[in-house]
Amino acid sequence: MAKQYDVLFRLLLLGDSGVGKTCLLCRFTDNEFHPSHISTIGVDFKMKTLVIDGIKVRIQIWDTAGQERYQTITKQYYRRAQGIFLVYDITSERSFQHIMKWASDVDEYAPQKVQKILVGNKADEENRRQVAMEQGSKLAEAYGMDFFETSAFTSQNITETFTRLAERVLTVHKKDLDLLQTSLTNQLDLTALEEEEGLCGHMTEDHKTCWC
Ligand SMILES: Nc1nc2c(ncn2[C@@H]2O[C@H](COP(=O)(O)OP(=O)(O)OP(=O)(O)O)[C@@H](O)[C@H]2O)c(=O)[nH]1
Repeated sequence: MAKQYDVLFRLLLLGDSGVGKTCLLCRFTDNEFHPSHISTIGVDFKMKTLVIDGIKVRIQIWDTAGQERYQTITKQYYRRAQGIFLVYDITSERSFQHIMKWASDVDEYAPQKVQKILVGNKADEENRRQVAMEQGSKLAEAYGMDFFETSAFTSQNITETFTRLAERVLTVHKKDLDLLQTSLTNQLDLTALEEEEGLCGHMTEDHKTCWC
């Protein structure tokens, strides 16, 4: 049977509650948008396969709860991430200010090689904008990250953002691709469950995983 993918990456969505992390993920994996805000409890994940430079890259994207009370749980996921989306809401200055706090948590808990990308979501809400695009670019530059403004509502820059982070991770790990493939598969220990495209999981507050 043909190999379903060449390499498996784990990416993590971080940012304040309500910035649109779940919506970004749903738009990317299922091309759907949900207008209501149902706060994520703990963590959820979804899978998608991309082909980059002829390499089948399967990405497992973990959506974390932005609420403070889940931070102890979500921090446990940082160390196994190869890429991290730091998401703010362009209509919320506060969520932008908090990016520095999220970035410092990443420095503390994620691997040194982790690739980061800054995402200013809700770009469709121009009339409610509180954070100028230039502020986002400057912050990203200061941290050496790529930067995109996105809209889960209109799909603006969604594919571009997810693909860019996957490309950055692939570039960094290209040398040890074979090693990475083996170690990640073992590390995740989810291979039997990962055969189905679109598989998703949900980590409950008591750390049990429910599969759907
Ligand atoms: N206009 C607009 N609204 C959005 C966009 N993305 C998300 N929203 C809305 O923002 C609210 C919060 O979105 P979620 O995706 O649930 O936010 P979250 O970051 O996952 O929140 P937590 O799970 O609590 O951390 C919802 O009402 C969404 O419909 C966007 O791009 N544009």
